[in-house]
Amino acid sequence: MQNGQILEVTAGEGYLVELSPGLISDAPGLAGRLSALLGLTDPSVRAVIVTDSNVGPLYAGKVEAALEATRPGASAGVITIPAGEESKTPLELVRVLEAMASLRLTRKDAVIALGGGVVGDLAGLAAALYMRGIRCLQMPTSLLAMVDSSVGGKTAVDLEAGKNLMGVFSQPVGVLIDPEVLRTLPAREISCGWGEIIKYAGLDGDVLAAVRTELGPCRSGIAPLPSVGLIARSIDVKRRIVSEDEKESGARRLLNLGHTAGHAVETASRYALSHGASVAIGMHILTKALVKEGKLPRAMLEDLEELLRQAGLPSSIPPELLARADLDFSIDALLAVASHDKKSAGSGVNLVLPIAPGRAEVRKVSWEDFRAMLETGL
Ligand SMILES: NC(=O)c1ccc[n+]([C@@H]2O[C@H](COP(=O)([O-])OP(=O)(O)OC[C@H]3O[C@@H](n4cnc5c(N)ncnc54)[C@H](O)[C@@H]3O)[C@@H](O)[C@H]2O)c1
Ligand SMILES: O=C(O)C(=O)C[C@@H](O)[C@H](O)[C@H](O)COP(=O)(O)O
Ligand SMILES: [Zn+2]
Repeated sequence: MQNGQILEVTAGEGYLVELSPGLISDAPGLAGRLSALLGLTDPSVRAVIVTDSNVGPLYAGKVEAALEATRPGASAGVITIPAGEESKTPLELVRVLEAMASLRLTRKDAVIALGGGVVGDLAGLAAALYMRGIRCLQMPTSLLAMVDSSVGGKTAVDLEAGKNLMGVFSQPVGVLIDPEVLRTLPAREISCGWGEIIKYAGLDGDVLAAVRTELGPCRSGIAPLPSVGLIARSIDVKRRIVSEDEKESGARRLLNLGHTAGHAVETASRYALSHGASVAIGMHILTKALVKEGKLPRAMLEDLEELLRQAGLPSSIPPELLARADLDFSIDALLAVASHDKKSAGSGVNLVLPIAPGRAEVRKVSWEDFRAMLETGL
């Protein structure tokens, strides 16, 4: 792997994203980084690791050892949630908060979110709420969390009505990324990460070119790991956008490309569809609808379908899910979920629409027009 990179986010108080292969295995190096980022030379400061049942056994011990190497007692312990989107709930959030209180964390202490996007979103929210806010350091371990969720300060859990409906903007104190941990990430989850990378390709021509280069040779539909350079490029797109518009009143809405329809199918699937796969389907619905309306060239749809296939991602809701009697993917059901979209605005929704390869823009679309897009795009 290539050498490390450091990117600066200027949202909130500002922080750095460090992308460095081997960062977690380099015990003294990690101890130094944690000490500097969390102020562990102060003997009254501790950090708790929040992780999940898959990532914890693999990596929490290394992070905890690094904390203890900075100063015995610097680790407040490890809180483990069950792996999966099913844990991104208010109930699990309260369990984590109760565990933090049992560990007698104080306002000087910090949370280390070690895991995928579920851990990052939930632990980030727990840190923002505990005692009205303590610091959070993001250590993403899934590809999706590295390129997207660990950066930008969106924290949340899901409600019955939909995704991320309970949350706050709260920027981390830093993001430490070791791409070497992707070696233990299951293939399905590598594909999910590509879902958000292909989203960035829809926003940035340079990322699109790099995605084509890296996915191009892939004939099997089993996604390769992206290069460290492409991970950094993806983070750079996100970093630039959230630095310009931290609270999503303008440009940040672009990061929702594919998400309005994507969140609807994800919620309707009761999370049988992963977030990355749902974003892929959401992008495909929009592009297909725009092509059928004659607003985009057919080549853009074919290009997207090829990239999704190479990344091992679906273009549409898989037949086995459509066949399930307990799931409702009707247009009415999808619209009911989409009505909770955070970009919904009275008579319509601010939809992110692809307009050319590597370019998208936000346009207000009436609910009637969005219904028609779902009908033609699904
Ligand atoms: N806050 C944001 O800006 C933002 C952005 C994008 C997505 N999200 C959220 O992120 C979540 C999806 O994140 P995700 O795809 O990482 O899902 P996830 O957190 O469920 O992780 C996917 C799976 O990979 C496992 N895993 C993670 N790292 C591993 C590793 N190195 N080795 C082995 N297994 C590992 C996890 O245990 C889990 O089973 C969704 O809830 C989505 O809404 C948030
Ligand atoms: O950071 C953002 O802004 C994003 O929209 C990134 C998305 O990939 C991510 O899924 C986010 O959680 C969606 O946010 P939401 O506000 O639509 O819930
Ligand atoms: Zn997303």
